Amino acid sequence: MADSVLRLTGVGVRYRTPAGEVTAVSDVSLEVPPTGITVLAGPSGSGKSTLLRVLSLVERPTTGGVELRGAGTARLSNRARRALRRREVALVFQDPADNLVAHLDVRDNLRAAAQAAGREVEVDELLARLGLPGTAGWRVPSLSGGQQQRLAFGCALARRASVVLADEPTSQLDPASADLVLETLTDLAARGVPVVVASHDPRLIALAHTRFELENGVLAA
Ligand SMILES: Nc1ncnc2c1ncn2[C@@H]1O[C@H](COP(=O)(O)OP(=O)(O)OP(=O)(O)O)[C@@H](O)[C@H]1O
Repeated sequence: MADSVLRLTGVGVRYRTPAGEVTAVSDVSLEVPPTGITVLAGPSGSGKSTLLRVLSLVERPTTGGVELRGAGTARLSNRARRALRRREVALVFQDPADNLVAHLDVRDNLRAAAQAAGREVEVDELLARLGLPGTAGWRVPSLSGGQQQRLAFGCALARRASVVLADEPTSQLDPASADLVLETLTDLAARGVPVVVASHDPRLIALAHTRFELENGVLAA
């Protein structure tokens, strides 16, 4: 097994805007270990979401490299990169509505996620594991925000992604719903699925096995 599931080397991200060039992230090198919860922390605007998009292969960095399980990704075509991302990487967004298909029931959300990665899923077993037993036939809007986020992580499990990344997964939830998500993250990590989370939620940061602090787009020492 590679020493890290994801490795960034000298990553920089710059955006051209009408007001000029913006440097979102600058010269970041880090390794995400193959187990445990890794947190990207830092104040608003420090580059957490940008770095998460780079780590999840959604966005190519302007400079530097990204390795997934020891293999470089810079030379991949867009198509090969998309295929790799679909197979290996799961990204959970902060708004539950962005993670699930609202008109499908819980079972079909899990099945669709699994199928997209060429996998099969034992729906009832997975739902029991997620603390959502008996909800297979429910439509997504019948679930609470926390349950929807749990299901989103369940979709990541259904795909058997090599790494699960999440952007502020508790920020739109009430405390009780956020608790459900924290439990799910702990469970994923306990089962050996590496999780990377961008967050400034202190309760989530307290769960980190590995923590990187960003400040103005650079890693704090
Ligand atoms: N697509 C873009 N175009 C232009 N500037 C961008 C873009 N994405 C991010 N930025 C800028 O890059 C910097 C880092 O943004 P980013 O969203 O990564 O920070 P963040 O730490 O996730 O913030 P928050 O916690 O508020 O989500 C900010 O100055 C932001 O305005």
